[in-house]
Amino acid sequence: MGLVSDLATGLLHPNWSNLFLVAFIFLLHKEIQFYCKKVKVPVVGVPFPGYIGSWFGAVWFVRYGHDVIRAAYESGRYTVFQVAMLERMLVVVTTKELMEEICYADPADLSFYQNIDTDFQVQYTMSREVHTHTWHIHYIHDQLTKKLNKSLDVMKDEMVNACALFLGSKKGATVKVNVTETFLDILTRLSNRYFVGKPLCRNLEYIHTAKEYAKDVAICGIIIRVWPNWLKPFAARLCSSIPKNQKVAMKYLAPIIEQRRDKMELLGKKWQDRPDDYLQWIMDGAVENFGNCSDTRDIMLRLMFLNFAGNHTSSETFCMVLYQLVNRPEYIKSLREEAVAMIEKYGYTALAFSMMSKLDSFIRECTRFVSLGPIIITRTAKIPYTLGNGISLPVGTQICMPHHSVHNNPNIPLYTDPNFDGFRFHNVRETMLKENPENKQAHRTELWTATSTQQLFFGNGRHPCPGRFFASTQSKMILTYLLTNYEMTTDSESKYEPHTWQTMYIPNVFANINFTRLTDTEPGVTEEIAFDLS
Ligand code: HEM
Repeated sequence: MGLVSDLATGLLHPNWSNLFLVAFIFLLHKEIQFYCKKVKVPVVGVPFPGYIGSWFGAVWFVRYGHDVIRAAYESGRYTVFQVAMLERMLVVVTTKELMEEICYADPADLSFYQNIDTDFQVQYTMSREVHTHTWHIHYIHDQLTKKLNKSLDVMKDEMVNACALFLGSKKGATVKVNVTETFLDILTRLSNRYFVGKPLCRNLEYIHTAKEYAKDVAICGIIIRVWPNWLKPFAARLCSSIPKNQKVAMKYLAPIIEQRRDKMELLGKKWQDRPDDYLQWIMDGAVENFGNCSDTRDIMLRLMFLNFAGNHTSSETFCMVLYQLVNRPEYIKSLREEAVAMIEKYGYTALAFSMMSKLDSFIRECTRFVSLGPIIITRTAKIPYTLGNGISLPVGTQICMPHHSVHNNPNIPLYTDPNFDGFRFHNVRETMLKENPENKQAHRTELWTATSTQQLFFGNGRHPCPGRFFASTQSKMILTYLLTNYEMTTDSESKYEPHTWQTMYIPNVFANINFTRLTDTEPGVTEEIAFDLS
């Protein structure tokens, strides 16, 4: 008990001796962890074997993780290898067969949710309940995706407003913007127009919270997970930003949830003009599944979970594409012509965006060429698990696939020449159509939202991203709008290379792009944005 309270004191009131004790326990815990979960496959990227070598390797991996994984994959020497990270070993498989096996493994054996729990420590960050009973995810497939076409007018309205506000509304005027900040704002607003509607999607404090939530969960996950289980409740107390965000979210969402609940109780199914947004779908879902939606906090947490899953992934992907676009201006003319032609033919509809083959190809190529990190589809072994090639994984082993290396493997026919080719996937479709113009399947071949063992960007197997159709339509819609209403050019002082950190690539957060408005603003928008942030 004395030791526990010493450690608690060490965490909450740091002084040198307490910090030393905490660091000692931490290292001891790591030592035990490293050796308890030994997987008998080669460790790459370490100067020498054993615990100390792994620590050197782990420090190296922080900066050069991508190169370590790529070199091991390209050497062709390993079907399975492992790398040392600061707080764990990570097993990587390289063959198609093993990737298939992991993608489709029984979740009771190799678990996606256990892995989310390990990485984000959900019990201390997002709530155990939201993570254990994931019924809210059904409404992404069932409503968000299915209603995409119907709701495009709403998305367009929000986009036009947000672009005028952030990128300039005056014809001929040039605005230099920080790309990651601006597009995180724009995309969070757009998504929240679908999640909770207007006016909350334009409320500065709410949007700030929705943006920060994912970042805070990720950071707190790292802070908490490095400690032994019995110390985690104390470590979680260092993460005050999450309860603070949840309190702000509650401040705005609770009155809306309560108001809607009253109406649901009063009118039931007769409530004709009920809102058509994600908040309402999960409130209706709670009634359908459990007979009521009386747990306001639970509804709020499920909505914030969606913000966690969708905002940063979408905006980072979007920024990555935008950086490629302004650095490869030779693509702009073709993409603009295609956008104009499709909008003229089909209007701002899901059909128009699905027919923008060049744009889809360009986006997919950016995500292939740059990507958001060297690995994807990480699973945690819940039981001692033996892979198809006989390698045993002890409980708790984290195993994943080298997504960026696969997407750049010249032995895969689609990637024979891995250099950037924005119309790589468009050309595949064109070739199919040349062979048979009636081939309707050609339009659906090798799309960005496809999932397979050679297209892993949105996952594959049992847990492909359910928000990918939403993300794809949203990205294409904004890109189309930018291409047809703005000239986009690089900023001479900006660098566009991503930041790399362990297994993450983050689009450069300091880079700017110049946006020059080419067209007159849509009627009414200027007046509306004058009041937008009030
Ligand atoms: C370009 C943007 C996005 C990217 C790159 C992305 C990527 C991914 C990936 C790779 C996975 C699967 C992970 C795995 O199998 O290990 C995933 C899962 C998930 N994504 Fe996305 N995502 C994006 C946008 C969104 C959006 C907009 C939403 C919500 C509207 C969303 C909701 C989810 C959810 C709920 C899961 C978990 C699925 C499950 O529990 O089976 N994502 N995402």
